[in-house]
Amino acid sequence: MWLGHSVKVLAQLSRAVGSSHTAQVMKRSQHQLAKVYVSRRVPQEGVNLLQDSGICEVTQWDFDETVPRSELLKQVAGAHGLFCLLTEKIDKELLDAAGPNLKVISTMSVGHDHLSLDEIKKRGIRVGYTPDVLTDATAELTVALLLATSRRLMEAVAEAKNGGWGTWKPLWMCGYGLSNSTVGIVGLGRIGIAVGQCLKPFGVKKFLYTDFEPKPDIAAQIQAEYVPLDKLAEESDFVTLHCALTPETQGLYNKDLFSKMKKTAVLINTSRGAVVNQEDLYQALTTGQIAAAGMDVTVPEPLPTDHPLFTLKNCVILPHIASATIATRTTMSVLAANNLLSGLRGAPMPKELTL
Ligand SMILES: O=C(O)[C@H](O)CO
Repeated sequence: MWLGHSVKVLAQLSRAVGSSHTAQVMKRSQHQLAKVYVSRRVPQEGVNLLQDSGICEVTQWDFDETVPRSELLKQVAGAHGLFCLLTEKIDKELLDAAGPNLKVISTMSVGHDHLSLDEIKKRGIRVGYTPDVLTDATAELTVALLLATSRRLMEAVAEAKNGGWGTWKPLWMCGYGLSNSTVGIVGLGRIGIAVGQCLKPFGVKKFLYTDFEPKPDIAAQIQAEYVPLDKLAEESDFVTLHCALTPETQGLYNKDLFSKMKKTAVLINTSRGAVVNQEDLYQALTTGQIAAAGMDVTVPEPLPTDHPLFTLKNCVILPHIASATIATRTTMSVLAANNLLSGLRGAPMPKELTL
């Protein structure tokens, strides 16, 4: 039944052969184009590249909603390439369903916690991803969320609309500003440093950061000091999370750390929901252990509308939109397509994950 909804496109076999790897692919292609499955409706520019490549036959789940797992398992069978999103769990079950043809997985995301990398590596499958191109959009949204949370913008808008706006009151709607503050960055990678650079002009007094190891060259850009996570929690007015989700970072931000934070502190998470223990976060926000939190990512996603965190005025929750600018999502789609095509051709990918 689902197949009826899919878009199936046979690309033209028309391109010149460029390398010996390409020759191999093209040799196969003369008989059979590489089968590629695209697991969602994505900016068309990326799909066009695949369709116009001349080396693959594209089948797409051309809908905004997630492809049902059973349909995904059916559609990947025999595929040579898979273009997927962070919502698709690429695990043993899926890889087994895909079978030995699968040579390239290209995820339209920088995060890759949805990919079982051990299983993928075992099968010799190459993986493309989309770092860098979403750094600015994500940093920008992090700053927007931080300001919305610390300056209580959601509450203020609601009050203005619902009649709560009486006379000008000196003690009303006061929040916390960045000027003279200490900002703690957990994970000083591409996005962490970009957030630091965006925040610097707000008059931040001091940047602290923590990571697996000191990164003096990157840290120098914002004069950030390397500290253990506990110290960062204790001293920061704002903590912003930018680490990848791994077994080591799962639940990293928990009641132990909340208990160390300033009562006036604001926590921001635009990385992955599971880095924060949400039950502990709820406790911290309701007992006044911390002042507020802004989350662009949660567990699960979407967060059910009756989730207790939605009842809190001091918690701003966004639906995982950090990279959501038209230009960024278009670039991500194009990069993911180019990664996939390079993988199919046996050529170096523009952005390949080292397994
Ligand atoms: O991992 C990613 O790419 C983000 O979470 C969404 O753009």
